Amino acid sequence: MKFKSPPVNSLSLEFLTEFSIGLEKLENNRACRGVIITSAVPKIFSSGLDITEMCGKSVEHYGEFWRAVQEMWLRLYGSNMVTVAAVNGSSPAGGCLIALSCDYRIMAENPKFSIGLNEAQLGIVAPFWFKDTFVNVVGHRIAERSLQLGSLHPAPEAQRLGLVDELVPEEKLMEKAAAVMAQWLALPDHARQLTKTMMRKAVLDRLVAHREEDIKNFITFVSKESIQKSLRMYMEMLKKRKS
Ligand SMILES: CCCCCCCCCC/C=C/CC(=O)SCCNC(=O)CCNC(=O)[C@H](O)C(C)(C)COP(=O)(O)OP(=O)(O)OC[C@H]1O[C@@H](n2cnc3c(N)ncnc32)[C@H](O)[C@@H]1OP(=O)(O)O
Repeated sequence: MKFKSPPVNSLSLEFLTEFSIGLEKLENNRACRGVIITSAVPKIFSSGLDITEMCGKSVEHYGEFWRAVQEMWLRLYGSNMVTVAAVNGSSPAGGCLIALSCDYRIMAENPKFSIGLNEAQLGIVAPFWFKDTFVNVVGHRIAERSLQLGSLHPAPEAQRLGLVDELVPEEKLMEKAAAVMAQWLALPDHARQLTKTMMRKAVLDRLVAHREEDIKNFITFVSKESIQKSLRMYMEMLKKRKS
């Protein structure tokens, strides 16, 4: 799957819905045993959740948007397929969550590309299931420090922390992703799938059990004037940085 929503592959409601439907179709296709996720937008894997979806909208819209974010994660993290992220650009916040939800992460070895859960820098808080996914990849200590600081890690540092599994030159990224996919697909599906479920079930079940509460929390949080102000200021900063 190639993300192609310029300029930055931000995860809008439309993008998330299309992504989830795409994953569902592949999941139901018995001929498809694995998926490599990458980007067709130069230098950007995904800029994370579309901030405009969280600014100045109705309570109903926030609810619909958050349900779509949850749905995407439940499908990807809970997928029976082998999932490989070929991270060919920067990947903050929700973009990082997509990579973290895959079975294996390969990143282009460009120190200008960064990845991490930077929510704290926006004055917002990564929800518990973002945190759980992060902890399951890098461990508690690294996740705690990185989350509190809202760190975006340049590619070499991300590899040192275990946030990505390996770095390769950008031109070799897809070749490497295909080789990793072949290695994982060489195992019998049922054994690999049951093992994956065993490793991920508790974290998935936690969101399923608290899904409606999580939506309510998101709506309450994002509707606060202080949070709206932080998000507006962050968007202004992005625009100013450009000019
Ligand atoms: C205890 C209570 C718990 C309650 C639970 C509440 C939980 C709330 C949590 C919500 C979770 C949010 C997770 C997220 O994903 S938030 C999004 C975080 N993303 C970012 O911080 C990335 C911001 N973007 C960048 O850093 C850069 O854009 C880039 C990705 C590095 C690319 O840089 P580049 O220079 O190439 O491009 P520009 O910066 O010029 O951007 C081009 C245009 O795109 C707009 N843009 C960028 N990112 C976003 C975005 N995420 N959403 C919307 N729009 C975005 C940017 O403004 C430019 O627009 P313009 O052309 O109109 O100026």
